[in-house]
Amino acid sequence: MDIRELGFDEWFQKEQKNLKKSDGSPARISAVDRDSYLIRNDTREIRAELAGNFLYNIDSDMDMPCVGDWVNVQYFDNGTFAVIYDLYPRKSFLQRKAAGKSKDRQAIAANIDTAFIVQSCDANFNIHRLERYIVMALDGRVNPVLLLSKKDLVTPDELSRMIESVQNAGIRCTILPISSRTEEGMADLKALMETGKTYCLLGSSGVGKTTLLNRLIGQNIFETQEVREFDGKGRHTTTRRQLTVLDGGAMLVDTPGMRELGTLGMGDGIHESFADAAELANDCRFADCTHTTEDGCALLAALSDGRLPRERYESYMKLLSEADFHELSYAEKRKKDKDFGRFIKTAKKQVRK
Ligand SMILES: Nc1nc2c(ncn2[C@@H]2O[C@H](COP(=O)(O)OP(=O)(O)OP(=O)(O)O)[C@@H](O)[C@H]2O)c(=O)[nH]1
Ligand SMILES: [Zn+2]
Repeated sequence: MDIRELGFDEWFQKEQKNLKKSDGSPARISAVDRDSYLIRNDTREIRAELAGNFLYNIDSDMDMPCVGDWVNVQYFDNGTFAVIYDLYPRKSFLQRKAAGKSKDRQAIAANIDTAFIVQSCDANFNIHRLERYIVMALDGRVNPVLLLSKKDLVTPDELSRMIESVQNAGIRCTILPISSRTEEGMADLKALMETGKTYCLLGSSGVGKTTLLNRLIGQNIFETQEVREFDGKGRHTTTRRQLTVLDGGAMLVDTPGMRELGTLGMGDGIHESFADAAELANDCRFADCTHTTEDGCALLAALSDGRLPRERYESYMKLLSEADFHELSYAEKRKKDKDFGRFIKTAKKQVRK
Protein backbone atom coordinates (compact mmCIF):
# COMPACT_ATOMS: atom_id res chain seq x y z
CA MET A 1 0.00 0.00 0.00
CA ASP A 2 1.14 3.52 -0.83
CA ILE A 3 0.99 6.08 1.97
CA ARG A 4 -1.01 8.36 -0.36
CA GLU A 5 -3.82 5.82 -0.16
CA LEU A 6 -4.00 6.64 3.54
CA GLY A 7 -4.54 10.30 2.67
CA PHE A 8 -0.96 11.59 2.64
CA ASP A 9 -1.44 13.89 -0.36
CA GLU A 10 0.48 16.90 -1.75
CA TRP A 11 -0.93 19.11 1.02
CA PHE A 12 0.84 17.05 3.69
CA GLN A 13 3.91 16.51 1.52
CA LYS A 14 4.37 20.29 1.39
CA GLU A 15 4.08 20.53 5.17
CA GLN A 16 6.75 17.88 5.66
CA LYS A 17 9.64 20.36 5.27
CA ASN A 18 8.18 22.66 7.96
CA LEU A 19 8.43 19.99 10.65
CA LYS A 20 10.89 20.49 13.49
CA LYS A 21 12.69 17.21 12.85
CA SER A 22 13.49 16.77 9.19
CA ASP A 23 14.21 13.05 9.28
CA GLY A 24 11.52 10.58 10.26
CA SER A 25 8.57 9.09 8.45
CA PRO A 26 4.93 10.09 8.19
CA ALA A 27 2.35 7.78 9.78
CA ARG A 28 -1.33 8.17 10.59
CA ILE A 29 -2.90 7.84 14.04
CA SER A 30 -5.46 5.02 13.91
CA ALA A 31 -6.34 4.91 17.63
CA VAL A 32 -5.69 6.81 20.83
CA ASP A 33 -5.84 5.08 24.18
CA ARG A 34 -4.80 7.48 26.96
CA ASP A 35 -1.06 8.02 26.38
CA SER A 36 -0.60 5.18 23.94
CA TYR A 37 -1.23 5.32 20.21
CA LEU A 38 -1.75 3.04 17.27
CA ILE A 39 -0.25 4.29 14.04
CA ARG A 40 -0.69 3.06 10.50
CA ASN A 41 1.89 3.27 7.75
CA ASP A 42 2.14 1.81 4.27
CA THR A 43 2.78 -1.72 5.53
CA ARG A 44 1.43 -2.21 9.04
CA GLU A 45 -0.29 -0.94 12.15
CA ILE A 46 1.85 -0.66 15.27
CA ARG A 47 1.99 0.87 18.69
CA ALA A 48 3.60 4.27 19.26
CA GLU A 49 4.41 6.63 22.08
CA LEU A 50 5.15 10.34 22.28
CA ALA A 51 8.80 11.40 22.34
CA GLY A 52 9.94 12.61 25.75
CA ASN A 53 10.11 16.24 24.70
CA PHE A 54 6.85 16.26 22.73
CA LEU A 55 4.86 17.73 25.60
CA TYR A 56 7.36 20.55 26.10
CA ASN A 57 6.86 21.77 22.57
CA ILE A 58 3.10 22.13 22.55
CA ASP A 59 0.85 25.00 23.65
CA SER A 60 -2.41 23.20 24.38
CA ASP A 61 -4.27 19.90 24.50
CA MET A 62 -5.32 20.61 20.93
CA ASP A 63 -1.73 19.93 19.82
CA MET A 64 -1.87 16.36 21.11
CA PRO A 65 -2.30 13.76 18.36
CA CYS A 66 -5.85 12.57 17.83
CA VAL A 67 -7.38 9.97 15.54
CA GLY A 68 -6.77 10.81 11.88
CA ASP A 69 -3.72 12.96 12.56
CA TRP A 70 -0.51 12.63 10.57
CA VAL A 71 2.59 12.42 12.73
CA ASN A 72 6.32 12.28 12.14
CA VAL A 73 7.76 9.10 13.66
CA GLN A 74 10.96 7.17 14.08
CA TYR A 75 10.88 3.36 14.12
CA PHE A 76 12.52 0.99 16.57
CA ASP A 77 12.76 -2.77 17.04
CA ASN A 78 12.66 -3.58 13.32
CA GLY A 79 9.74 -1.28 12.73
CA THR A 80 7.51 -2.84 15.37
CA PHE A 81 7.42 0.20 17.64
CA ALA A 82 7.46 3.94 16.90
CA VAL A 83 8.17 7.20 18.70
CA ILE A 84 6.15 10.27 17.71
CA TYR A 85 8.20 13.46 17.34
CA ASP A 86 5.91 15.85 15.58
CA LEU A 87 2.36 16.56 14.53
CA TYR A 88 1.50 17.64 10.99
CA PRO A 89 -0.82 20.62 10.58
CA ARG A 90 -4.46 19.55 10.20
CA LYS A 91 -6.40 19.88 7.01
CA SER A 92 -9.63 19.62 8.96
CA PHE A 93 -10.48 19.20 12.61
CA LEU A 94 -13.66 18.11 14.36
CA GLN A 95 -13.84 19.40 17.90
CA ARG A 96 -16.18 20.36 20.65
CA LYS A 97 -15.62 23.88 21.79
CA ALA A 98 -16.84 26.84 23.75
CA ALA A 99 -15.96 29.97 21.81
CA GLY A 100 -12.63 31.49 22.75
CA LYS A 101 -11.85 29.26 25.68
CA SER A 102 -9.24 26.76 24.62
CA LYS A 103 -9.49 24.73 27.80
CA ASP A 104 -13.09 23.96 26.99
CA ARG A 105 -12.19 22.34 23.73
CA GLN A 106 -11.98 18.65 23.06
CA ALA A 107 -10.50 17.07 19.94
CA ILE A 108 -12.64 14.47 18.22
CA ALA A 109 -10.82 13.64 14.97
CA ALA A 110 -8.49 15.23 12.44
CA ASN A 111 -8.23 15.19 8.67
CA ILE A 112 -11.75 13.98 7.99
CA ASP A 113 -12.80 14.80 4.45
CA THR A 114 -16.52 14.17 4.69
CA ALA A 115 -18.91 13.79 7.61
CA PHE A 116 -22.04 11.76 6.94
CA ILE A 117 -24.71 13.40 9.04
CA VAL A 118 -27.27 10.67 9.69
CA GLN A 119 -30.91 11.48 10.36
CA SER A 120 -33.54 8.78 10.24
CA CYS A 121 -36.57 9.36 8.06
CA ASP A 122 -39.09 8.16 10.62
CA ALA A 123 -38.64 10.24 13.76
CA ASN A 124 -35.28 11.89 13.95
CA PHE A 125 -35.42 14.13 10.89
CA ASN A 126 -35.19 17.74 12.03
CA ILE A 127 -33.96 20.77 10.09
CA HIS A 128 -32.62 22.66 13.12
CA ARG A 129 -30.63 19.69 14.30
CA LEU A 130 -29.31 19.19 10.79
CA GLU A 131 -28.18 22.82 10.62
CA ARG A 132 -26.22 22.42 13.83
CA TYR A 133 -24.38 19.36 12.61
CA ILE A 134 -23.62 21.16 9.37
CA VAL A 135 -22.17 24.13 11.26
CA MET A 136 -20.05 21.79 13.29
CA ALA A 137 -18.70 20.10 10.17
CA LEU A 138 -18.08 23.28 8.19
CA ASP A 139 -16.49 24.98 11.17
CA GLY A 140 -13.92 22.17 11.20
CA ARG A 141 -13.50 22.35 7.40
CA VAL A 142 -15.25 19.01 6.93
CA ASN A 143 -17.60 18.53 3.98
CA PRO A 144 -21.12 17.55 5.18
CA VAL A 145 -23.31 14.98 3.40
CA LEU A 146 -26.82 14.17 4.67
CA LEU A 147 -27.80 10.51 4.92
CA LEU A 148 -31.54 10.02 5.37
CA SER A 149 -31.55 6.60 7.01
CA LYS A 150 -34.36 4.03 7.39
CA LYS A 151 -35.82 5.04 4.06
CA ASP A 152 -37.88 1.83 4.22
CA LEU A 153 -40.05 3.37 6.93
CA VAL A 154 -41.52 6.22 4.86
CA THR A 155 -43.43 6.59 1.59
CA PRO A 156 -41.76 8.15 -1.47
CA ASP A 157 -44.00 11.22 -0.96
CA GLU A 158 -42.88 11.68 2.63
CA LEU A 159 -39.28 11.33 1.54
CA SER A 160 -39.67 13.97 -1.20
CA ARG A 161 -41.16 16.39 1.31
CA MET A 162 -38.16 15.93 3.61
CA ILE A 163 -35.68 16.53 0.82
CA GLU A 164 -37.65 19.58 -0.27
CA SER A 165 -37.60 21.04 3.22
CA VAL A 166 -33.80 20.68 3.37
CA GLN A 167 -33.48 22.50 0.06
CA ASN A 168 -35.98 25.17 1.13
CA ALA A 169 -33.86 25.85 4.21
CA GLY A 170 -31.02 26.79 1.87
CA ILE A 171 -28.90 23.77 2.79
CA ARG A 172 -26.91 22.78 -0.26
CA CYS A 173 -25.24 19.56 0.83
CA THR A 174 -25.53 16.23 -0.99
CA ILE A 175 -28.53 14.23 0.26
CA LEU A 176 -28.63 10.45 0.09
CA PRO A 177 -31.63 8.37 1.27
CA ILE A 178 -30.58 4.91 2.40
CA SER A 179 -31.85 1.80 4.13
CA SER A 180 -29.68 -0.75 5.85
CA ARG A 181 -32.70 -3.05 5.85
CA THR A 182 -33.51 -3.08 2.14
CA GLU A 183 -29.99 -2.08 1.01
CA GLU A 184 -31.47 0.80 -0.98
CA GLY A 185 -28.91 3.56 -1.44
CA MET A 186 -26.06 1.43 -0.07
CA ALA A 187 -24.40 1.10 -3.47
CA ASP A 188 -24.66 4.87 -3.97
CA LEU A 189 -23.12 5.45 -0.56
CA LYS A 190 -20.19 3.15 -1.31
CA ALA A 191 -19.75 4.84 -4.68
CA LEU A 192 -19.47 8.22 -2.91
CA MET A 193 -16.59 6.99 -0.76
CA GLU A 194 -13.26 7.53 -2.49
CA THR A 195 -9.94 5.77 -2.01
CA GLY A 196 -7.63 7.76 0.25
CA LYS A 197 -10.44 9.93 1.66
CA THR A 198 -11.60 9.79 5.27
CA TYR A 199 -15.21 9.70 6.46
CA CYS A 200 -17.15 9.66 9.72
CA LEU A 201 -20.76 9.25 10.81
CA LEU A 202 -22.45 11.86 13.01
CA GLY A 203 -25.98 11.66 14.32
CA SER A 204 -28.29 11.09 17.27
CA SER A 205 -28.58 7.79 19.07
CA GLY A 206 -30.82 5.31 17.29
CA VAL A 207 -30.61 6.69 13.75
CA GLY A 208 -28.78 3.57 12.57
CA LYS A 209 -25.09 4.56 12.70
CA THR A 210 -23.87 1.28 14.18
CA THR A 211 -25.90 -0.77 11.71
CA LEU A 212 -24.43 1.29 8.89
CA LEU A 213 -20.88 1.04 10.24
CA ASN A 214 -21.21 -2.72 10.40
CA ARG A 215 -22.48 -2.77 6.84
CA LEU A 216 -19.53 -0.70 5.66
CA ILE A 217 -16.87 -2.45 7.74
CA GLY A 218 -18.58 -5.84 7.91
CA GLN A 219 -17.01 -7.40 4.86
CA ASN A 220 -13.69 -6.38 6.34
CA ILE A 221 -13.59 -8.59 9.44
CA PHE A 222 -9.84 -8.19 9.88
CA GLU A 223 -10.21 -4.45 10.30
CA THR A 224 -12.77 -4.66 13.08
CA GLN A 225 -10.62 -6.85 15.27
CA GLU A 226 -8.88 -5.42 18.25
CA VAL A 227 -5.16 -4.97 17.97
CA ARG A 228 -3.17 -6.99 20.48
CA GLU A 229 0.47 -6.15 20.78
CA PHE A 230 3.27 -5.74 23.22
CA ASP A 231 3.83 -2.12 24.07
CA GLY A 232 7.25 -0.54 24.61
CA LYS A 233 7.39 -1.85 28.17
CA GLY A 234 6.67 -5.44 27.19
CA ARG A 235 3.09 -5.43 28.45
CA HIS A 236 0.35 -7.03 26.43
CA THR A 237 -2.24 -4.44 25.50
CA THR A 238 -5.43 -4.33 23.48
CA THR A 239 -6.81 -1.36 21.62
CA ARG A 240 -9.89 -0.98 19.48
CA ARG A 241 -9.03 0.44 16.11
CA GLN A 242 -10.73 3.79 15.50
CA LEU A 243 -9.66 4.42 11.92
CA THR A 244 -10.49 1.63 9.52
CA VAL A 245 -9.43 1.19 5.91
CA LEU A 246 -12.45 -0.22 4.06
CA ASP A 247 -12.28 -2.72 1.21
CA GLY A 248 -12.77 -0.01 -1.38
CA GLY A 249 -9.85 2.01 0.01
CA ALA A 250 -11.88 4.73 1.76
CA MET A 251 -11.28 5.23 5.48
CA LEU A 252 -13.86 5.39 8.23
CA VAL A 253 -13.31 6.98 11.64
CA ASP A 254 -15.39 5.96 14.62
CA THR A 255 -14.31 7.15 18.07
CA PRO A 256 -16.13 6.95 21.40
CA GLY A 257 -16.19 10.77 21.38
CA MET A 258 -18.02 10.73 18.12
CA ARG A 259 -20.72 8.48 19.54
CA GLU A 260 -21.33 10.88 22.39
CA LEU A 261 -22.06 13.69 19.98
CA GLY A 262 -25.21 11.79 19.23
CA THR A 263 -27.13 13.54 21.97
CA LEU A 264 -26.72 16.98 20.43
CA GLY A 265 -29.41 19.07 22.06
CA MET A 266 -31.81 21.50 20.51
CA GLY A 267 -32.19 24.87 22.18
CA ASP A 268 -34.86 27.34 21.10
CA GLY A 269 -34.69 30.40 18.94
CA ILE A 270 -31.30 29.97 17.35
CA HIS A 271 -32.70 29.59 13.93
CA GLU A 272 -30.70 32.46 12.52
CA SER A 273 -28.76 32.21 9.34
CA PHE A 274 -25.43 30.52 9.90
CA ALA A 275 -24.51 29.51 6.39
CA ASP A 276 -22.56 32.68 5.57
CA ALA A 277 -20.46 32.49 8.74
CA ALA A 278 -19.95 28.74 8.59
CA GLU A 279 -18.80 28.93 5.00
CA LEU A 280 -16.34 31.68 5.88
CA ALA A 281 -14.95 29.55 8.70
CA ASN A 282 -14.02 27.05 6.05
CA ASP A 283 -11.39 29.52 4.80
CA CYS A 284 -9.69 30.24 8.13
CA ARG A 285 -5.96 29.47 7.97
CA PHE A 286 -6.04 27.11 10.94
CA ALA A 287 -8.39 24.16 11.10
CA ASP A 288 -8.78 24.70 14.86
CA CYS A 289 -9.40 28.47 14.59
CA THR A 290 -11.43 29.89 17.48
CA HIS A 291 -12.37 32.96 15.37
CA THR A 292 -11.34 35.31 18.18
CA THR A 293 -7.72 36.40 17.76
CA GLU A 294 -6.09 34.31 15.03
CA ASP A 295 -4.18 35.73 12.09
CA GLY A 296 -5.73 34.37 8.93
CA CYS A 297 -9.19 34.03 10.46
CA ALA A 298 -11.63 34.46 7.58
CA LEU A 299 -14.48 35.41 9.94
CA LEU A 300 -12.51 38.25 11.56
CA ALA A 301 -11.41 39.46 8.13
CA ALA A 302 -14.99 39.51 6.86
CA LEU A 303 -16.08 41.22 10.05
CA SER A 304 -13.55 44.01 9.68
CA ASP A 305 -14.28 44.73 6.03
CA GLY A 306 -18.05 44.57 6.56
CA ARG A 307 -18.84 41.45 4.53
CA LEU A 308 -20.06 39.80 7.75
CA PRO A 309 -22.38 41.91 9.93
CA ARG A 310 -21.39 41.97 13.58
CA GLU A 311 -24.69 40.52 14.83
CA ARG A 312 -24.29 37.61 12.44
CA TYR A 313 -20.79 36.99 13.78
CA GLU A 314 -22.04 37.16 17.33
CA SER A 315 -24.95 34.82 16.85
CA TYR A 316 -22.64 32.36 15.12
CA MET A 317 -20.20 32.48 18.04
CA LYS A 318 -23.13 32.07 20.40
CA LEU A 319 -24.25 28.98 18.54
CA LEU A 320 -20.75 27.49 18.76
CA SER A 321 -20.48 28.15 22.47
CA GLU A 322 -23.89 26.93 23.51
CA ALA A 323 -23.71 24.34 26.22
CA ASP A 324 -25.93 21.96 24.34
CA PHE A 325 -24.30 22.44 20.96
CA HIS A 326 -21.11 20.54 21.56
CA GLU A 327 -22.63 18.45 24.30
CA LEU A 328 -20.53 17.32 27.21
CA SER A 329 -19.60 13.72 26.84
CA TYR A 330 -21.62 11.19 28.75
CA ALA A 331 -18.64 10.49 31.01
CA GLU A 332 -18.17 14.16 31.82
CA LYS A 333 -21.83 14.47 32.62
CA ARG A 334 -21.73 11.46 34.91
CA LYS A 335 -18.76 12.99 36.71
CA LYS A 336 -20.56 16.31 37.07
CA ASP A 337 -23.61 14.55 38.46
CA LYS A 338 -21.38 12.67 40.89
CA ASP A 339 -19.60 15.83 42.01
CA PHE A 340 -22.96 17.48 42.46
CA GLY A 341 -24.20 14.52 44.50
CA ARG A 342 -21.14 14.79 46.73
CA PHE A 343 -21.69 18.52 47.11
CA ILE A 344 -25.28 17.95 48.22
CA LYS A 345 -24.15 15.32 50.73
CA THR A 346 -21.52 17.59 52.28
CA ALA A 347 -23.92 20.50 52.36
CA LYS A 348 -26.50 18.37 54.15
CA LYS A 349 -23.91 17.23 56.71
CA GLN A 350 -22.92 20.80 57.38
CA VAL A 351 -26.52 21.82 57.88
CA ARG A 352 -26.91 19.06 60.45
CA LYS A 353 -23.90 20.27 62.46
N1 LIG B 1 -36.34 0.02 9.54
C1 LIG B 1 -35.03 0.20 9.66
N2 LIG B 1 -34.46 0.10 10.88
C2 LIG B 1 -33.12 0.28 10.98
C3 LIG B 1 -32.32 0.61 9.86
N3 LIG B 1 -31.05 0.76 10.28
C4 LIG B 1 -31.04 0.55 11.61
N4 LIG B 1 -32.30 0.25 12.04
C5 LIG B 1 -32.71 -0.05 13.42
O1 LIG B 1 -32.62 1.12 14.21
C6 LIG B 1 -32.21 0.80 15.55
C7 LIG B 1 -31.01 1.64 15.96
O2 LIG B 1 -29.92 1.32 15.11
P1 LIG B 1 -28.40 1.54 15.55
O3 LIG B 1 -27.57 1.18 14.38
O4 LIG B 1 -28.11 0.87 16.84
O5 LIG B 1 -28.40 3.12 15.77
P2 LIG B 1 -27.20 4.04 16.29
O6 LIG B 1 -27.33 5.33 15.55
O7 LIG B 1 -25.92 3.33 16.15
O8 LIG B 1 -27.54 4.27 17.78
P3 LIG B 1 -26.51 4.38 19.01
O9 LIG B 1 -25.70 3.12 19.00
O10 LIG B 1 -27.39 4.50 20.21
O11 LIG B 1 -25.68 5.61 18.73
C8 LIG B 1 -31.94 -0.68 15.56
O12 LIG B 1 -33.06 -1.34 16.10
C9 LIG B 1 -31.77 -1.04 14.08
O13 LIG B 1 -32.15 -2.36 13.79
C10 LIG B 1 -32.97 0.70 8.57
O14 LIG B 1 -32.37 0.99 7.54
N5 LIG B 1 -34.32 0.51 8.55
ZN1 LIG C 1 -11.41 31.73 12.17
